[in-house]
Amino acid sequence: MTDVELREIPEADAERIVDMADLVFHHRTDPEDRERYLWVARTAERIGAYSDETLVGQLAVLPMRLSAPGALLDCSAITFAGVLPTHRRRGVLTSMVDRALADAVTAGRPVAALWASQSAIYGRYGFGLANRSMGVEVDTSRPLALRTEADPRPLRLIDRAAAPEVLGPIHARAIARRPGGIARDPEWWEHGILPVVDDEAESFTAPRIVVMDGEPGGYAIYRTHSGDRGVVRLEDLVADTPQVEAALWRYLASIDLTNRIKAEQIPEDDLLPHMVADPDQVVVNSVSGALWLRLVDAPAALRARDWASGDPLVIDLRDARLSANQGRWRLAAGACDPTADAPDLTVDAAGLAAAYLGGTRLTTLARLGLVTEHTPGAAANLDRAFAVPLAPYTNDNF
Ligand SMILES: CC(=O)SCCNC(=O)CCNC(=O)[C@H](O)C(C)(C)COP(=O)(O)OP(=O)(O)OC[C@H]1O[C@@H](n2cnc3c(N)ncnc32)[C@H](O)[C@@H]1OP(=O)(O)O
Repeated sequence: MTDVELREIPEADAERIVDMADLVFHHRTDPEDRERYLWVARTAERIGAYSDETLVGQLAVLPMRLSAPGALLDCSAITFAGVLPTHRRRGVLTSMVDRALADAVTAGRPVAALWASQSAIYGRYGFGLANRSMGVEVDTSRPLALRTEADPRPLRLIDRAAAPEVLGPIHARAIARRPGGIARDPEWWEHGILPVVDDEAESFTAPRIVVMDGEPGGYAIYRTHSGDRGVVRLEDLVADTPQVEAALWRYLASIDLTNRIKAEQIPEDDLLPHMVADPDQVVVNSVSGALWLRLVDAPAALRARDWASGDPLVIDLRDARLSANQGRWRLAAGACDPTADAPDLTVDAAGLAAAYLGGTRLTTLARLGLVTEHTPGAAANLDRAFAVPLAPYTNDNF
């Protein structure tokens, strides 16, 4: 890293950031995605690694808010990480991640998060895989019978411009119920969730938005493709109740000239496989890693989060990168205080981050030897404290 210096990439170089992403990810961003990426590049905090005037590495951070059980946490959402093939494996990414984490500390953001292109990379920086999502395909060539009574109230289609106002409150309620969600302000709705898409240029239509108004309410965002056995591609489905959820699935399954619904990311504990009368109509194609989480200010994050049940305990937190987290902490509901008492459990930063939203059990990590119990039952005790009624889920790609 001796000849490489970190400094801010000027906003005027946003195009350069998207070009670098194309280079390292081996693709050419199409014009529509380019608009979205440029918005991200301009809006984000931009860390550049320069060799003289040549940009050899980059990493962008969007300030976002992440839902945790009972809390909405300021979060450094890391994206666009890339290093030129000429400069790889010399510690450039490491220096940029360290800078991003230091910036998060300065900004008072207790957590950082990212979607990994290669999952083997981020554990070393104290990130843990905090949730997973399911990919499903639903056969709708025959009627989709449901075991849940669908809410009979009417649905309506709305324009994308109305999304922040109409969908915003429904989404906000959903991420308050289920951890792992990203809070959506009008700008994120406009640029991140529903960027303008030209029907002509894509094989899929622009996103369609169907809503059930009121509280309880719900919505689905989907795109359709009429060629080759028409398909409905579901991008987002949020409902306050199982009945509203049933109404939305029934709607999606009955769109004319389509025979299947494809959803790449639904919650791991989604109701759909249990809701259908014939489970053969729903095939789970994948369960994949979603959000990687880093507790930047672990005590603040631990204090902020709900404590479901369980007894206070002392953890010995190992965090080589962020030394303020390192040490023994007495945890109880709403409390995380330094202590000299003997620990009940030793856990590293990545393990605690993986468990934090309730998506990974500490008992699982203990069985793997990744968590050490000094007091028998300590891992199960902390699992009880971190228990969540709904599995964590993130559907916002950044
Ligand atoms: C959040 C996101 O944006 S995810 C997108 C990440 N970007 C990409 O995948 C684009 C293509 N790849 C790249 O641009 C680069 O190779 C990067 C960014 C993945 C790595 O950058 P580098 O500067 O080479 O990483 P750096 O030298 O700091 O290495 C960090 C460590 O990760 C390891 N590492 C890097 N890439 C990988 C990989 N693909 N698989 C396993 N380990 C890896 C290195 O061996 C090193 O380990 P060490 O500290 O034990 O020696």
